[in-house]
Amino acid sequence: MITLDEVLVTAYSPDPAGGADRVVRLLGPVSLELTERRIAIVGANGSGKSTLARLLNGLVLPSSGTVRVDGLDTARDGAAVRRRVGFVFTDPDAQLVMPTPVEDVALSLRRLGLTPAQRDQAARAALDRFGLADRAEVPVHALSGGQRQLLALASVLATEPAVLVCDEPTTLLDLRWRAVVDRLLAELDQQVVVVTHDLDAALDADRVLVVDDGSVVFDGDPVPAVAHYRSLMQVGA
Ligand SMILES: Nc1ncnc2c1ncn2[C@@H]1O[C@H](COP(=O)(O)OP(=O)(O)OP(=O)(O)O)[C@@H](O)[C@H]1O
Repeated sequence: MITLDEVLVTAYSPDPAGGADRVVRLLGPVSLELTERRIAIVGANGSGKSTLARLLNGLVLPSSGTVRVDGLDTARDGAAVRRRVGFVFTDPDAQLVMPTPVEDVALSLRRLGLTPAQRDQAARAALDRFGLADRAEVPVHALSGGQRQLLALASVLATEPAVLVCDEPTTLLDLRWRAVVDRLLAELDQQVVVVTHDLDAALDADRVLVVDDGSVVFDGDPVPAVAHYRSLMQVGA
């Protein structure tokens, strides 16, 4: 289980008048117990969704308060937390590091104690699941944006994390692959926390957090949560 206890995230921001940097609040204070299997985070651009998502695996640390994953403090046990909580970035280029897809997935698998041949086989199976089997040896930079997004997801899922946090995992995907990824995420045994602008995907969650101006302003069932978000954005159903 992931718990946030009185978490506040601040950052230093330059003073336009040339004075000392100012401390700005990015998120919180927020306290949450994340127990549901499917949790969606929605909100306006710049509202603090990614900051909240990044807190969950220690990519962002609280300025005060604590985030715990199965009792592990993200500030003290970052490596152990990141083995439990996989994170998929919006921009796949933020996480793809190897020259080819099969090498990138194989790199993710290095901690699982497999032989090189087993690693290669598992990497190819993971690519196949995402329709990338015939792209295994194509240079990563030659893949389309959508293919790179699928590869980033394949690489993280191959490590079988207990929790998967995805920051807008389908933004670059066409309708067909969006549906495939939505279905795949829905079928995973793991807990999945997804930041999304796709309100249909949010409606399929068990719980939806609406973030606005650095605060969780609604936390509950998808239908009222999406209605709350729409009213914040002043758009109709
Ligand atoms: N390290 C930082 N230093 C200063 N400001 C930051 C930092 N990280 C994020 N911010 C600011 O905090 C706010 C929230 O950012 P965040 O990335 O969490 O928003 P978001 O809801 O995910 O937005 P989007 O939907 O556009 O991706 C933004 O105004 C952003 O510019």
